[in-house]
Amino acid sequence: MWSECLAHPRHLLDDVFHLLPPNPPQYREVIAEYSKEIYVLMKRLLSLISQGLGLEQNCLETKLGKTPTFRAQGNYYPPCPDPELTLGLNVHTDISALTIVRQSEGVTGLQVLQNGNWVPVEPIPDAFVINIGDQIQVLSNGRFRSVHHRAVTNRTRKRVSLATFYGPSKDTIIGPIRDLIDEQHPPLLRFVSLDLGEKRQRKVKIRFHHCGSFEGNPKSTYLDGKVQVVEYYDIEELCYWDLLLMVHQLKHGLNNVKCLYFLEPGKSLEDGLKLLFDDNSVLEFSNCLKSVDEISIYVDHIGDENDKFTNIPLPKALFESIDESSNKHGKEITMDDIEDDLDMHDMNFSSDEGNDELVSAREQVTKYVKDLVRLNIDDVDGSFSSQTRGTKDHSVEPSRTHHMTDDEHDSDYIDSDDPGSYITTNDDLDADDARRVQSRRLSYNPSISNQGFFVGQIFRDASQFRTALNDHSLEKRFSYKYKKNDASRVRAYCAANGCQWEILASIHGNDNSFWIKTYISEHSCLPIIHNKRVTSNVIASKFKDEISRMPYMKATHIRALVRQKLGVMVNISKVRRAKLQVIKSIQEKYIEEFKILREYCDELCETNPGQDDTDNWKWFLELLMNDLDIVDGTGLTIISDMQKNDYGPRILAKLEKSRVLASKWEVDWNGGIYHEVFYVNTVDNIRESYTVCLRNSTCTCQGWDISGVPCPHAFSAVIYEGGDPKDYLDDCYRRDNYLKAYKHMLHPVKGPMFWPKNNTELIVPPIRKKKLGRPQKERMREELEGPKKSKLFRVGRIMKCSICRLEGGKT
Ligand SMILES: O=C(O)CCC(=O)C(=O)O
Ligand SMILES: [Fe+2]
Repeated sequence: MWSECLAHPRHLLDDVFHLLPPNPPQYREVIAEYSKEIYVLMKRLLSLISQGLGLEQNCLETKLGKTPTFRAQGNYYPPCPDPELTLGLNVHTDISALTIVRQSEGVTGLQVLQNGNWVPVEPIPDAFVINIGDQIQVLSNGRFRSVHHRAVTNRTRKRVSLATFYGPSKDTIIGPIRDLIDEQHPPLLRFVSLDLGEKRQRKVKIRFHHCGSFEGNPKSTYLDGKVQVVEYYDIEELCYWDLLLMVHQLKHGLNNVKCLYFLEPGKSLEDGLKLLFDDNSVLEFSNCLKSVDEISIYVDHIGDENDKFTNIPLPKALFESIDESSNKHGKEITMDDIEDDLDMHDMNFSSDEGNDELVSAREQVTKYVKDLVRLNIDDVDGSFSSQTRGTKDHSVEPSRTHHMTDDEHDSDYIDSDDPGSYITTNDDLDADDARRVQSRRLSYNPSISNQGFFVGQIFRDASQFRTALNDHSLEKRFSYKYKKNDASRVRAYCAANGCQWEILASIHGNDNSFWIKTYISEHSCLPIIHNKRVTSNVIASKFKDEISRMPYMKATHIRALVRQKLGVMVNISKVRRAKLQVIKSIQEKYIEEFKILREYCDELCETNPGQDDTDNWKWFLELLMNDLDIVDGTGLTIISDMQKNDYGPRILAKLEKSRVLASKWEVDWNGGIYHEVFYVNTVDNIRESYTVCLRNSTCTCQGWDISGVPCPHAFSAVIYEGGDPKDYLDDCYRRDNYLKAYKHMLHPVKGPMFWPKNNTELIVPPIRKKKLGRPQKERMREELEGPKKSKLFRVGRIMKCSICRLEGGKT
């Protein structure tokens, strides 16, 4: 579209005033003042429209909700060299309830659709254009229609318009107003909410009662407490951890917190207090918030040292265990943290002195990570995670990883973020509720990358764990060694001196499954750039797709890919071995696939019977022979009614191309079935020649053999013989054959397991001929060109001995 726009959503609210652009001077003030006035006008218009519809004067305003969406949008349409080719704004209706447009004077651009015609809306000085938007169309049950409009451009003049939109609150349900529905006016539109399922946007208030103490048994009052209200949007996603974080931010934090309770709405303390101690209880809590917008949580503090629960962990304990194991002490990772990490790496560059490549590689990685972090902190953990090793594994998913008790292990949970599927044991949970539950027992899923490890993670068996460990070490760029490595236990540690990273997984229960039992996730070493674990096998498996797609890719390219993706340097022979391995496996696959061609063919015939026309022809010819009293048919020719010109246009165009190119070729008949087709270049005195065999439809250029369309040489030979080149087109191009080929429906074929076994002659893939000697890399030089100058001549330069510095070369 030929326009630019600048929009301010909700600019009316004072708290966003400071977010408006400070320039041009007074812009903020003017736009804020303008918006306030327009808001008043909007309300007035809504009131007038309400009255016009025979409704209470505040009806529409009320229906649109308490916090209407209000948005100002400046449209700028620069002069357009060819207004015929584009529009300033495409045809649309406004999704708002009302739009007020102020147009710049002197240029017409806005057009409205009226009875199928585009009618220009001329700007009138000091007048606004009012558009009815979709919401009023719905509310008025179609009495008012939202207007279709567009903006056209002007060849020489620029145009500016300022549109202000008034829309419903996000949480409002919009539908035809009841008073406007009757027998003559059935509801024209469904009830819809702008919220469109974004339940999470609903704001709820959590009233925290803290610093007080419960009295009574059962608890009936909360004495000397303080109240702090927290507004929360993501109620569907709320988990126990979030609540702990909120409590952590209250005055005394989590220090002496024994436990949390919530009060069931509508109940008293005596009978409505419910313990909040895990995600399931939080689920119950947030279910209550479906019907109310506000709920109370009571913080129960520890009175004396003995006053502790024995059966549930203290919130503080959970919080600390998470804190300790997360490298940034439970804090969100910030750009500064990452920069610090990176700078620390920069400092260590001194050890790389003299290794320019390594230094530049490290610098590149550093820069890359910094850029990445700026864009999206999450990505850092992906391809260049080594710099921030361990940062994400723990800090964002603490509730999953660190406070799983044994009881929890016995129940399965669903986590919305996890693509793997987990079964909920609570059958009452509907899908939505299940989505929210945060804790989970996690089976390792090999198809998810960057999963990280955590205590309690389950692997199918030891071998899956070892593979995961290897992948993890490649991702995080460290090398590891085994302390124990057998069928029941695998203990590995970081190979770098002094680094404490360690993991232990062992067999659990009766099956072969492996569970992580101990995990120290922090590294104190630097990411490595040479990793022995990146073997040719690893390269082959990680880059199989790339190599299969581009088998001619050079080893150096693959090496660059390895460096880019795995961040390690490998030597070229390793890469060559990997490449060979992949190519060999592709060839083996070929052999296997060719082997089953016969079986595939049999299966095709079985699932698609009667599609071979031989039988039909046989039947027809037998009848014919009987009718004509022919004994064996010798000496008879059957002429079919094949239409010569019955070829598709694409094939005829190819033939035409051959005709054009055929003109330069001359033909000699050698007396047999061959024609020699030649061309003499008199300038260079070169004779180029091909042999065409019309009977076998071949030419030594191989073009005819491959395509079935006579090549220019064949074309010349046909003309020489007085024939029609069309007669030499392959039969497969004939329209009737084409139609025959697609006449039948192709029935689906069963899987290879069900194909009939066929042990007759094996079909083998075509042998790829390798040319003798080294592949020629250089162009053949013309006689007069002389030899190639391979070295720069140092003519005129006086050579000096490198030892004694005397002129005249080595002395
Ligand atoms: O530029 C105009 O006059 C039309 C603006 C408009 O329709 C819009 O912003 O939705
Ligand atoms: Fe519009």
